[in-house]
Amino acid sequence: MQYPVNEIFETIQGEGHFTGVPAVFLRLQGCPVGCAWCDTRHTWEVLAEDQVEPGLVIGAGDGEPRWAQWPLEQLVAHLTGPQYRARHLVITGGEPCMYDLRPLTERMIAAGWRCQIETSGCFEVKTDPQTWVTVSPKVGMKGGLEVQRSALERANEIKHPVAMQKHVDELDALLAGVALEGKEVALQPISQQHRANELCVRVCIERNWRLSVQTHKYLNID
Ligand SMILES: C[S@@+](CC[C@H](N)C(=O)[O-])C[C@H]1O[C@@H](n2cnc3c(N)ncnc32)[C@H](O)[C@@H]1O
Ligand SMILES: Nc1nc2[nH]cc(C(=O)O)c2c(=O)[nH]1
Ligand code: SF4
Ligand SMILES: [Mg+2]
Repeated sequence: MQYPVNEIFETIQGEGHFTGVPAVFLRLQGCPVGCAWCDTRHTWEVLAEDQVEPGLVIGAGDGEPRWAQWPLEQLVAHLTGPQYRARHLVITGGEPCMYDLRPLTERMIAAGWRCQIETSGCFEVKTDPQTWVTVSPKVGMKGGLEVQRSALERANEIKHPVAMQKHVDELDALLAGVALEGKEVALQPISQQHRANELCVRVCIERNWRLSVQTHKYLNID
């Protein structure tokens, strides 16, 4: 088992349920969803010309499309090594659910870590059952993929990106018939837009939903 890795870095989880928790981020390369406002467009393509040696993706990149193939055993050894103090792994991307995350999450949970994935919901979620799954549903994006009902059902947290009322309406349609007991629903303003912030605050209060702010962007950290 190998994973295409764009970057591995330690920071504070900036969004969602675990906001404020020190975490190691594993960003996988590759995403076919095509969100117009994606803040990690450099992770979309997995091109041979961008492949580098594994050591070169340790540390936060500068938005480069570089990636390295990391074998499972090497990845677990690195993540559980002396370099990191955090015990919370966030697997993001790109779209991490293009890959089978069971071997990695099983090994990390066995090593005493908590695992979280950030996913669009457009692929089946393959993780250890203890992994916290954050689904950020993507509706009507360029790639033509659809949110999988199984991903919504697996979600611990549904964190919906919102810039306008249409996005709230899309979430309502998506959640119709999904049992929400035990799940958190949050709205996340797109790209710190003032109008998106205001809309999310208003709807969160009306619906008793959570607000997820990308705090790392206000803090200017990775
Ligand atoms: C970059 S994505 C990677 C993981 C996965 N592909 C997904 O979309 O969930 C990580 C998170 O950032 C959110 N995101 C991406 N671009 C954003 C933007 N411009 N403003 C707000 N949230 C954004 C996504 O919705 C998702 O919750
Ligand atoms: N600090 C920080 N928190 C994050 N939460 C989700 C992120 C992501 O890109 O998936 C992210 C990120 O890139 N940085
Ligand atoms: S699904 Fe995630 S990584 Fe892919 S384009 Fe959308 S926000 Fe970006
Ligand atoms: Mg990010």
